[in-house]
Amino acid sequence: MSLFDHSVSELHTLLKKKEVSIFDLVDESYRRIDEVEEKVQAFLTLNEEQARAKAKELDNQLAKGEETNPLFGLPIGIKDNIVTKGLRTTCASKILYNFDPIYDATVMERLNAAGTITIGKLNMDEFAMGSSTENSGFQLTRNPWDLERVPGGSSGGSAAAVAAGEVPFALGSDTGGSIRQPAAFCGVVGLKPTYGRVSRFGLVAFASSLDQIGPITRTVEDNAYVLQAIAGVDPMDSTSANIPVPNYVEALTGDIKGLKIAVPKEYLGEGVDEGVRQSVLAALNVLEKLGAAWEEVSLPHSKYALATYYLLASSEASANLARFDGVRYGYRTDNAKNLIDMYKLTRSEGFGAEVKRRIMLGTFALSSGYYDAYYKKAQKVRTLIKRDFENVFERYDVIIGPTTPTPAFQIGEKTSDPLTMYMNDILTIPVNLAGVPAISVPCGFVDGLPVGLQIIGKHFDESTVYRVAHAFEQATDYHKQKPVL
Ligand SMILES: NC(=O)C[C@H](N)C(=O)O
Repeated sequence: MSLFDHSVSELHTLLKKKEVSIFDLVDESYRRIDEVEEKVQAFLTLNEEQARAKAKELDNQLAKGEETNPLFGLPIGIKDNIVTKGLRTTCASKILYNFDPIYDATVMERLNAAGTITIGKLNMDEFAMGSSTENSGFQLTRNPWDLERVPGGSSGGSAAAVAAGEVPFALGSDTGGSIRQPAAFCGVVGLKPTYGRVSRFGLVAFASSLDQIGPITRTVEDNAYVLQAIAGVDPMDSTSANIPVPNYVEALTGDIKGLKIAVPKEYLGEGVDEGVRQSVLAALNVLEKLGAAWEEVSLPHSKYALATYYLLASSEASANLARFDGVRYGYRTDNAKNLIDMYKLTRSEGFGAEVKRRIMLGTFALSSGYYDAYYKKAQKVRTLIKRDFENVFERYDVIIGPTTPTPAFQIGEKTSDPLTMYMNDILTIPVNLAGVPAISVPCGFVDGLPVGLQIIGKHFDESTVYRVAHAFEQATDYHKQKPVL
């Protein structure tokens, strides 16, 4: 048995009772990394020396009885697009291969204040663009459930590291499904909070109107503990909301009697694997037995979500990624003869194919003559998609469906066709466009591969999302299954 089979609250109790030390926990992380990392390859950078030194320091504080935060002394893995002071942050891009940030993201400051210990930085699709982590500029992360399959993306390293037991929990980011889709593929719990719930100061921007940071954990309760530590307004991020943060762990009452669930017919229709569909219907049955009731509804504009997302996200990306020019950060070409050449060659050599594709798509959508037809139109459709959700939430407490249309696919299966890769996020993208929170929790297996149940909530109602996810988790044991590595 691994120490990380224990939940956050159990680890906290073990630490308080001095049955384990913080040093033991950090040691457990690096021991497991030694054991399985060759197969999984989730980490881009390890922070071993600093982590061990910090563990000793925190053990001393613990001995004095100074700390009570439930995350105190617990190891964590961080997606490599969240800046960490003095610890290399690459976004899995060659253009940032040597970037050592001079400050911490707000989420890092908050986690450090809570007392977590950063074990290392986790692999991802370059600049979070992708659904398989195959777009990383550095390495291929494999799914711990089947090493021939992808872990999902873009937070594939985060989900794989948690599933493989290398860390008890991790942070990811989600622009169009990047926390929930890999969580589903790797059989772990991933939450995309409401847009504005968690500060993005220090998250390297991809699509600023969509990006959110969130926790990837083994259980719903652990997830609630991590969100508690990172949520809340931040003067450094003007899009963070000044809305009180409730106690998420207290919301896990186990009681969902009378809860009203909407199941969009668009989420169980064509293109959804039969095994996934059956797992979701079985999950609805479990929720019904717990006292909830579900009905079929329609989110009629869902079919436009993918096109809308790829116009808006790419437009925003084309502007955000303009800063990587060889002057201010990271890589600079050696082959330039003049300044313009330097910009062009740095970017051509530094960015991978998918990033270039999106920059070109976005630049096109924003260019004069096309702006109204593409960007402006997409903004209008986004409003319609958001309204679909608002209409349903007038009558229902949560919306439920699968997280992904299929379980994890084979490595290389979709790399030659970007459109089939994009289709993977068809069920997660509408949630980002609407800005609402959603979680993925394990709800079954198809041919030995995990399936994720997506529970979507009203704006800033993470508490209800967690309550439903937790009640489901307590009534099932999918989350207890672990991959054999
Ligand atoms: N970043 C995300 O949330 C994932 C999405 N697959 C994208 O490539 O844009």
